[in-house]
Amino acid sequence: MNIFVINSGSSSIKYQLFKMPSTKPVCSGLVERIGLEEGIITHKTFIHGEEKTFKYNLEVHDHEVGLKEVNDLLIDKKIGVIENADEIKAVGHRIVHGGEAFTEPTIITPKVKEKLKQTFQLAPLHNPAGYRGIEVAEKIFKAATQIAVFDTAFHKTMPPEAYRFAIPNSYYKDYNIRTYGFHGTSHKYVSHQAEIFLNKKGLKLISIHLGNGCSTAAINDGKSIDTSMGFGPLSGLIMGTRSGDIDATVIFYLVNQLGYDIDQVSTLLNKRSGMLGLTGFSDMRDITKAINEGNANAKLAYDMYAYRIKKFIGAYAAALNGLDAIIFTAGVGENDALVRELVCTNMEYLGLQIDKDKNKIRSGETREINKLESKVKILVVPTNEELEIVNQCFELLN
Ligand SMILES: Nc1ncnc2c1ncn2[C@@H]1O[C@H](COP(=O)(O)OP(=O)(O)O)[C@@H](O)[C@H]1O
Ligand SMILES: CC(=O)OP(=O)(O)O
Ligand SMILES: [Mg+2]
Repeated sequence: MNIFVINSGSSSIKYQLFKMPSTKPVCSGLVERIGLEEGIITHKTFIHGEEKTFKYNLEVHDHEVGLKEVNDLLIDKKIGVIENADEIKAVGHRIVHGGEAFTEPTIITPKVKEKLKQTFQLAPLHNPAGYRGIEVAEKIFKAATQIAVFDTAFHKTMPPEAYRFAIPNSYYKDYNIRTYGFHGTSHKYVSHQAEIFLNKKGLKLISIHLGNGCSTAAINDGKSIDTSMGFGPLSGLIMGTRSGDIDATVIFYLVNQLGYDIDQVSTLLNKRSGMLGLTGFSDMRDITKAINEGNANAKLAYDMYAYRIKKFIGAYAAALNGLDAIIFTAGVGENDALVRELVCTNMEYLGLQIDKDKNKIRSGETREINKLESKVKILVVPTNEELEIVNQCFELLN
């Protein structure tokens, strides 16, 4: 059964095509730097044990343009892996916000789509793009069952003391205003991989997902007990273009003193803040280059980025009452050795000792980058949200 998985991130689309039950993809790819001047599409095919990579540089204005390009590659006469789009029996969509309505993989119906529309405000960089992805996929893959897998789902195990806000109870009861948490598919996948790698269950883990969006989760024996993103994917860590935690007083000031309307505030905090606001760049590769050229703003931004992560490690070690391992994952977490080093330096009190040489080794495998004597393991685990999604879709269809 051909299942195609689409993972719309805020700056990228990742995709993989699986012939289930085989969990080895037939092809995979990444459309990155969506919305920036020059986008990149990297498309890989894996046929008869042979891996081929195709790279294209082009402006990808938005997710819809990206998805159409991907479809053209799938059915391309020369390099395509299927003959026509109807060979796809199901499409698994990563949908970031499921609200209180969705905590399980869900077959997409007109009713489900209506409910999804109500979440646009809560995840403005993601759910509108995810929704458009569904609509484009419905047009292209007409024979397929469309399935949504939600980022919020993994965090459904959080206890109320973690997910409630200290505002009057009626706001929770009447409007479901609470912490939901995101990147759940990734946190679930990498924490499970860590259990396999360490060959142990019942672990106390902190998963640190650093992509364009960033979040961290405290995971006790496979269950999320707290996470840094909240009602929407804006709070917590400093991100590519998002501020992360900020005192709400700033918002009152922007509105009352500086005359911002609420859409301008949203644009400022979601799209113009974070690393972009601090350095002029949202992509860590551009910022590392700026640091090497002596840019002081870029250096400070890195320090702030790492310091915020450190504070959450401290908080979650307390929440878990112990710590076996921390996990770095996603675009920045897997590739940026400097971030990992800054986060793990001067953390001996909590039992973290990074091995600077091991940290610098580049690899696509799960690996340990702590010193042998480190009480807490420091792992780099490549995430694979698409694989987690396809497994959940396949289970649902069977
Ligand atoms: N080699 C690298 N070194 C440092 N950062 C990288 C590297 N490759 C990717 N990144 C970072 O990863 C980010 C994308 O991560 P990803 O998890 O794909 O994001 P998302 O899913 O949120 O779109 C980029 O914005 C960039 O900052
Ligand atoms: C929830 C979120 O921020 O996702 P991403 O990192 O893929 O943008
Ligand atoms: Mg992502």
